[in-house]
Amino acid sequence: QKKKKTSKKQQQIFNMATSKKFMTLDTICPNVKSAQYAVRGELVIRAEALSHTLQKQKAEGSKLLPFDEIVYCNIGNPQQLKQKPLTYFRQVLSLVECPELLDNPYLDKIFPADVIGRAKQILSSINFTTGAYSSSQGIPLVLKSVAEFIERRDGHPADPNNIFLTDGASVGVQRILKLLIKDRSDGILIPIPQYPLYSATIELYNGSQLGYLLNEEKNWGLEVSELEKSYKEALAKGITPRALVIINPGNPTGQCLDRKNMEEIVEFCHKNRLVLLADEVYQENVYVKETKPFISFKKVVKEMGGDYADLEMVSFHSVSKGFVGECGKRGGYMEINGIESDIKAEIYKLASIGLCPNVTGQLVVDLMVRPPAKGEPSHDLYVKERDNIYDSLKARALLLNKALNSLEGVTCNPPEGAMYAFPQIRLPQKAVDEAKKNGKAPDAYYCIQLLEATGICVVPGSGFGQKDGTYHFRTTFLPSEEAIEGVCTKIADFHANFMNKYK
Ligand SMILES: Cc1ncc(COP(=O)(O)O)c(CN[C@@H]2CONC2=O)c1O
Repeated sequence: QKKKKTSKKQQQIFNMATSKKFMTLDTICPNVKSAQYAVRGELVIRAEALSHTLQKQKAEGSKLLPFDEIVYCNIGNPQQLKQKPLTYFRQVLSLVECPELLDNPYLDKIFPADVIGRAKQILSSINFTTGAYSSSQGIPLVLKSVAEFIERRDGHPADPNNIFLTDGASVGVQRILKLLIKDRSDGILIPIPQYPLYSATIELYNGSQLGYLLNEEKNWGLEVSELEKSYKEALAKGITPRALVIINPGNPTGQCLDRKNMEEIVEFCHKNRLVLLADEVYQENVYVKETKPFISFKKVVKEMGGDYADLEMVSFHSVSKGFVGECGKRGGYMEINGIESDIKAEIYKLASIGLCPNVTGQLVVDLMVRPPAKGEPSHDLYVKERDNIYDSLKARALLLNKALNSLEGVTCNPPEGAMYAFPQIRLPQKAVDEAKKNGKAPDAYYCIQLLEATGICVVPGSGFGQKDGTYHFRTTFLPSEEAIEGVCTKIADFHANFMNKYK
């Protein structure tokens, strides 16, 4: 091993000495190279290459590929798949981005009165321009709106000073992980399967990923015994677990936690002095509200009371999901709880290095947490659009789940929440062998074949982590109602051919 390392080191020195460029794979940060983010990884890169081929074939009138379009089911990006933005949001943003419109004599013929009033209120709170830096923590008006939203949702006080607006939840998550991770001796407990923002960021920051397995046989249930197991394994390796990440509703798995489970998790964090990172970006994407209505971890800790009420935790939310789906606006917030003022000052410093979250994204957060009130002119249209999107997401989730469960060797837990299906595919041994011969994970090999045959881009389960010996893929259920049946048929036809080919 030592001899091997020396020769690798010698090779690196040789490469650096002979390279014409300063930036080489040997000279850049190794954690950048080792970090992986599958949601926009190998499959998407190939899909984009195929998309260029499609454009070429359209221009030449040739037929090079067995499909006419790429269907991006790899990412929870609703408006990429034709979901319309909420009218009220875009009307208010139009006036805020172009205040001169407020002087237009036909203004009240084009915009409802509450839109005009809201735009004026926002403009007066941002010195009449979206082009200036805001405070690093966020626009005070928006911080107040978020605090009031949390109070209404949970029935417990929320302090605007404990809220940080962020360019999407991703930035908040990365900021807190940066705070928690010094080196490989710091571990972060993350679910397996997990959303690879976590695994990639932990790697980027040279921390240690501590996976805890979700139980697929129990509808991706989170068992404290798995948390204990992962926690103890870390200690045995000399790693100090620093935080526990919970994604509720889950991504990619879609499960929703019940209150009892949440209380067990809070007790586990309190007992083991872990910071709880509650990723709740899918809180509006719950399709089992009757049995498992969304409850925030903030609400649970406050109602458990005593020492639990002051549990060190951070909750994350976003404008990218729910029925808003404004991914590109990059809006989100994090609420801190039970965190000392000197640490809060460090979080503020991290925020200030990036100056401020983008102002438009902050305003979309304001619109998300403070929509038109009952009785206002825009209220009825807002409710109609909101409910149509929600009902459609639920219908598509059930339709896709049924289609996947009809496939040979495929099982998929019912979609309780979020925007994804994460079916397990039982691949024939010949397919597994063929994949390994091609240097691919078996589920990645399956997904590549699916893409090449149908143009449908999904993400292999290996990109999210999965129990050894099992194979999955993640697809969104975001193709429009008109398109999703066709997508299901294409997947079914491909799957049947694939299974026959490798029988
Ligand atoms: C669980 C979870 N947390 C945070 C984020 C980040 O959201 P922001 O847009 O607010 O930064 C995502 C995005 N979902 C990714 C993106 O689309 N598909 C996914 O799996 C997510 O799924």
